[in-house]
Amino acid sequence: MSGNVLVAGGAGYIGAHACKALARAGYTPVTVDNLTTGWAPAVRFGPLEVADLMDRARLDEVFARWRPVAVMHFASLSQVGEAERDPGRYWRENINASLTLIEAMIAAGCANLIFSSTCATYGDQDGVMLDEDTAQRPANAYGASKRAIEEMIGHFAASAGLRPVIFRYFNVAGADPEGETAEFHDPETHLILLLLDVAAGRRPSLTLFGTDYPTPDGTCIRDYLHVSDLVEAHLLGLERLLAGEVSRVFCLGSGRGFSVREVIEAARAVTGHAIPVAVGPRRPGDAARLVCGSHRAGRELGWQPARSSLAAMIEDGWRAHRDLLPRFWHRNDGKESE
Ligand SMILES: O=c1ccn([C@@H]2O[C@H](COP(=O)(O)OP(=O)(O)O[C@H]3O[C@H](CO)[C@H](O)[C@H](O)[C@H]3O)[C@@H](O)[C@H]2O)c(=O)[nH]1
Repeated sequence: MSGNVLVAGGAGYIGAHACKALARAGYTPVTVDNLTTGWAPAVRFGPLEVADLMDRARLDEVFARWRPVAVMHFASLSQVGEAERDPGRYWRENINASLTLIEAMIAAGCANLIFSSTCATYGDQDGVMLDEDTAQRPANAYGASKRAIEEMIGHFAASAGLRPVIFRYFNVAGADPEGETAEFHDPETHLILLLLDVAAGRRPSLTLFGTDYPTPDGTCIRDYLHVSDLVEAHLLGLERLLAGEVSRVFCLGSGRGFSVREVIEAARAVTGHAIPVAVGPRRPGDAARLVCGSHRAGRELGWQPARSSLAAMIEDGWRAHRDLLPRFWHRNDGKESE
């Protein structure tokens, strides 16, 4: 396969992994990123256009320059806790950025969109396995903004010729097994990364957010999926769109749920570090249990997670955390540090 694929948010964690997979498959990934949460050194597999998705004139220039065959849209504010503190920002920025990007796509005649949605659009569903037909009842502003964008995409598909594939991600984790890119956020809020920070001596302990949930050990259950498996599904979705097949929503998860305590134990086993834990109150907006019960991506895309054991995700994350982060990630000017 060949052609330019515009990767909105290509300097972020998942976007950078997608760029590597696209380049390996023969596409040219063109990253569009405003570098507010993305990192220029992560853009290693194709060109970088520093642009804000809310800047329509800049987007028009980028589309005219690269004439992409498709867009993968990873760019988003995506922290549940931050969304609870500042919901207005999530509604304003996530929605405006997506709307401006979609309108620029339509104007440029680029119809193929792969959109990153989330299991946070489901909210708390009392223990059910979640699939594409489960009612979406988001419990926080992040999930609500993503659900609204899904709806917006539906309108553009119905009346403006947009051809979307929507992926609802569960908890993405791990890093490139070849160690070329990694997960990093500033500030860091993700469970596995925080555990690795403690193991690396960068933080004294982890605060466990709540032990009174209605789950077997009282801590929240999540479905963790390796980022390599996730981006593989995106390539299959892209092939589906380029082959002219109909638009679809797919849930992407491993189908297995792990409690926060189980993840802590797995991180202790992989890193060999005791990882001190302090129990704190619940984090507002957290659902008790989010686990994927869908087989649609397997049936229709031929996708199977291959690397999503908890140990493999933490091992790959740990290797990248130790080897790559200190070398790369504290610079945002496109140059590697020594
Ligand atoms: O310091 C911490 C951080 C997290 N947790 C717990 O660990 C679990 C996982 O938390 P993460 O922040 O790693 O992941 P979330 O499930 O909150 O969020 C992930 O899934 C969301 C959908 O629910 C969004 O897609 C989001 O971008 C993605 O990171 C949660 O129960 C959380 O309460 C802690 O106990 N302590």
